[in-house]
Amino acid sequence: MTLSVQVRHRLGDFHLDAGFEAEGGVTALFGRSGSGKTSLVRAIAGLIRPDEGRIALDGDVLVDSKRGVFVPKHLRRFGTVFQEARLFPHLTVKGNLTYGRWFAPRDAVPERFDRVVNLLGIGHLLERRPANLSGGERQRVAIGRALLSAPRLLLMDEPLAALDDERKAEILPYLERLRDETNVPIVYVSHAVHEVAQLADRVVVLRDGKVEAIGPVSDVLSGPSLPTAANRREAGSVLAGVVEAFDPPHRLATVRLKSNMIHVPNATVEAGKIVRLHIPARDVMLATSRPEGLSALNILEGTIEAITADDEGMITVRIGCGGDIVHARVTALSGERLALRPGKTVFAIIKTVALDLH
Ligand SMILES: Nc1ncnc2c1ncn2[C@@H]1O[C@H](COP(=O)(O)OP(=O)(O)OP(=O)(O)O)[C@@H](O)[C@H]1O
Repeated sequence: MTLSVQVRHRLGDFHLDAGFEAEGGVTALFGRSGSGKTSLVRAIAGLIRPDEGRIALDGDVLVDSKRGVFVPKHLRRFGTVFQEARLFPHLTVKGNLTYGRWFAPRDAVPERFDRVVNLLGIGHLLERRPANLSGGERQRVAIGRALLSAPRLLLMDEPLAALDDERKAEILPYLERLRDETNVPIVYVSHAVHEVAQLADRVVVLRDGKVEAIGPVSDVLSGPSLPTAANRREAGSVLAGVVEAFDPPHRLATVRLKSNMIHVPNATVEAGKIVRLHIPARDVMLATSRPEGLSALNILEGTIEAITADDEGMITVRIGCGGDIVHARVTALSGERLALRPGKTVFAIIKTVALDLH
């Protein structure tokens, strides 16, 4: 699946001039408020007819301003999920879910009803009406409705933004399952670093209507190209691994990365599971010799590959640890005192690891 987007469009004083290519998986559109994320999604959905541009999915051209092509939104077969679930209040959950099927073309293989219901954990809600659901449940039903319309692409515009942290944590695992268990590519708008770290395969950073950075999630979230100082404070490493062992009494998971083992506390998980680790760069300290007598469970030896300074007196140090990349964010002063430079051997002391385990 290849999604190719190039859009130029004027909205009042705002100029959107952005594009990207995505090969399946989850593409996150990331950027501060007003950077143009929603406008770009609306153009992909067919809710905006761009002044100029071309949008194609697997060679099927949906917009081509040069040739006067503009496929209307209902013929694009894209599912959409917005901040608010927008369910039909007079229909039950089941009624809302099956409504989506009306939009599926006859030749499309619809996601089977039971499979979608199980995937989203909404089987016990089928007879209820939207007014009797929590915000998180409503959003899961909205996602189910979009999936049952057999979409070729799922557009999700801040689907968790209206939920509190607890509800967000409840729904994120379902979004991960969606990513891992369906083949539907997803364009996902968010301005939360941890959400993007958990879900995205690649990230497009927008600033003032233009693409500021684009790349794999592990590169973009490492720091320097994130849009705001607050985002850069949350920057870190995203690493894929497999659970090698789980020690229930200590609630400690051991995760095998490319060439390192990482111990993750406070986890409940089975051995063999593929997981994603998120290591905030501010929670990584550096030492130039192997530290001893420390309580930290994870100390990785590596070589500095690059150092990037920002305007807050901090540096982001990229460390190659046998194929696993770890980022540390330390003060520029510490960098000078330790004489950090590319090629130097350092020990990364990891204070916290968040494990995306569900
Ligand atoms: N119909 C319109 N007319 C004029 N300006 C518009 C219109 N729609 C959007 N804009 C402007 O375009 C800019 C981008 O808006 P957009 O909603 O795409 O940003 P966003 O990145 O999704 O922001 P947020 O995170 O706050 O949702 C904003 O400055 C907005 O005010």
